[in-house]
Formats: sequence, C-alpha cells, structure tokens
Amino acid sequence: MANVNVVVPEGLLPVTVSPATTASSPMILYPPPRGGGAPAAASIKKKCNSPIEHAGGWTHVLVESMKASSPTHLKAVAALSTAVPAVEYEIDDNSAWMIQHPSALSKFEQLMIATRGKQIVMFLDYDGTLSPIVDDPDSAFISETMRAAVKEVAKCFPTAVVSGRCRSKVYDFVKLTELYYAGSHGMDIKVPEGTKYNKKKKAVLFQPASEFLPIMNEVHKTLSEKTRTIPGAKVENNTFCVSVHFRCVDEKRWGLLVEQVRAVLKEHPELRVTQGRKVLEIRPSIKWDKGKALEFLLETLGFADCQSVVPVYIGDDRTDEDAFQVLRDRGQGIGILVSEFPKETKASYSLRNPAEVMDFLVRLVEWNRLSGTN
Ligand SMILES: O=P(O)(O)OC[C@H]1O[C@H](O[C@H]2O[C@H](CO)[C@@H](O)[C@H](O)[C@H]2O)[C@H](O)[C@@H](O)[C@@H]1O
Repeated sequence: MANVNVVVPEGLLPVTVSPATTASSPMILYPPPRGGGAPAAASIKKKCNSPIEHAGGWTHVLVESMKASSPTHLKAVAALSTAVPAVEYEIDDNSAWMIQHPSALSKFEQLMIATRGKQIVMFLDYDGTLSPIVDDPDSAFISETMRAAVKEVAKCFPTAVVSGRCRSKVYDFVKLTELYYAGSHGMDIKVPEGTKYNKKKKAVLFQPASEFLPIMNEVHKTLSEKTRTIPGAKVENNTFCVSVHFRCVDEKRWGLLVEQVRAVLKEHPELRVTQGRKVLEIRPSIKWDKGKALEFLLETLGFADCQSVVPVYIGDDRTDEDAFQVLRDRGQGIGILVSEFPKETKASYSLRNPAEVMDFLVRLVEWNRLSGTN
C-alpha cells in the first residue's frame, strides 16, 4: 500500500541567490534549482496519512467527502443567505455560528479601532473571494469595480493575492502590478523588485516545489487523457498543482473520476490530494501551504517579528484554513471566511460573498483615508 509523505525538502529555507540572477533583472530564487522531478521524488521519505491508505475504501471516502461538501447534501447547514431553501436552514446553528464568526462588516469599526497604530497587510484569495464562483474556471473574471477596490487597498497597505491557481493565470485575471502574488497554493511566490516593502530591492521568487515541475506536468497530461471521456471533467494545470474539477460532472461519475486520481497517486506517492470547492487538488507532499506563504510574505516584507502588524486574510476555501490557522497561532491578525453557509473554520469573522468582500475593502480604504494612520 502506498504511503504519501509530508516532509520539507532539503534546501527549502530561503538562503541562496539564484545563478539565474542577472544584472538587468535581479532575482532571488528559493530554493536553488536542482535536478529534475525524479531526484526530488526520491529525496522524499515515505510516511503520511493519505486517504490512499484506506485500501479499497479510498474512492468511497473521497466521493463521500465530495458529496458532503456539496450544497445539495448539506443537512444541518444553516443558510446565511435568504436565497437558500428553508429546509436547509437551522436558525439555532446559524445564530450560534454568526456569534462565533460575526460579519466583518458589522464589526468593522471595532476591528479598525483594534488596528490603530498598526500596519495592516492584506492577503486576498482569488476564486470565491475576489471573483464569484462560476462553472467555467477560465471565465472567473474579476469585476472592474472589484479590481478598482483592490487597487485602492494596495495604495494603503501591502497587498497579496494568494491563490490555488498558477501565478501567471491569477495575474492575468487581476492585472495589478503593484500586488504580491502567491500562486499554486503558495508554492509560487513572487515579490517584485523595487517595492516599498521589499527592502532588498530585488525581486524574490520562492518556489519550494520547483523539483516537482516535471511530475506535475506529467500528472496533468495523464489525467487530462484519462478523464477525457468523463463529461464535464476539467483538468487544470496550475504549475505546482493540478486541479481536477468535478463541478460539471454528473455525481454518478464522481467515483470514476476519483478512480483516475487514485491511479495517478498510486504511481506518485510523493503527491497528495486535497479538496476545494468542487475540485480535487493534486499537489506535492511538502509542508507548504497558504499559511506558510502568508508567513513567508510577512517575513520578506519585513514584518516577521513585528508586534504591530495586522495581517488580514480573506478567503473562502478549505485551503485558506491553513492561513487562518497561522493567524490563530500567531495570535495576530484578522481571518475572514467568505461563505454563504456556516462552515467549520479557523477564521474569526465572516463575509457572505465577493460583493461583501468589496464593501469591506472599500470601507477599509475610506477608514484609512479618514484616520490617516496607516
Ligand atoms: O485559491 P483560489 O484562488 O480560491 O483557487 C482555488 C481554485 O479556484 C478555481 O476553482 C474554483 O473556482 C472556479 C471558478 O469559479 C470553479 O469553477 C471551481 O469549481 C472552483 O473550485 C480554480 O479553477 C482552481 O484551479 C483553483 O485551485
């Protein structure tokens, strides 16, 4: 039975200047490039708790999890939105959840008072946070008003977009050069040169899973071929991870789709699978996630040990939970979950949808303008 590992590859810590550095485009590259994917895979020691260890039941476990996270299967879930059918609405659960995770809009003034004299750093997830969830991942456009709101925020505070998408794709959507971008669930971070907060005056590129690139390309190719006959299935190459979308796949075929994912993971014990919103994410089993990306960015921007920094992280997905957890561990910052429904989360506050995210960003800019503190 295959075991999947979760260890930090050698050389993960940012210490080396890349040979790729050039005079015209200085770039710090972490970690330094080494061989191809095969040596990387070999260097990964085996050990972990992947669902693949549930022999025979792996597919079943994952399909049940996929069903459980689909709104039509949510039984005891309370709706935050009136658009949700009353049958799924349990008022007691909803009120309890809202007390534990109050709206960041209703608590806005209290939140801002608590940040007085401190440096806010903004972290924004993309899908489901800056853009609404749509069937076609290639059509998840950000609205002009949201883009303008993010642009204004970035004038006030260092602002990063942290996404499961590959970095270039999320940049193509957002198109704001003044932001920091972390793609592939934080495994591809770029801090441009010459920014106010990047004191090194050199661009920083951090790719802790760089050795997995050939493997991920191969996995993308294999899964694209193997799922071609499953109507609605879409396999997306996100550079250091591969997304297998099942939003448009008939539920009866989810088992078939998961079987294909399982077959690939059996061949690649150095990879693991996580679940997002109607998507399975295949990624390297390294100890790196959006939470680590948040920490890395804070450090790179010079706020690592700063007591007076307030990281604000807004996200809607399971993968954002790693960042919410980091905020809890640091005892610092504001974690805001974007969700129409009560959900298990480490975030402290909530917003219902991207429209509310935009309201929050606009109010933040206005507050900053009036207070003139940041
Ligand atoms: O970290 P994120 O920026 O939230 O990215 C997570 C995944 O987002 C995208 O998929 C999700 O949004 C799609 C468009 O709305 C939707 O069709 C899909 O069902 C969602 O899972 C993106 O396509 C994935 O690659 C990202 O990993």
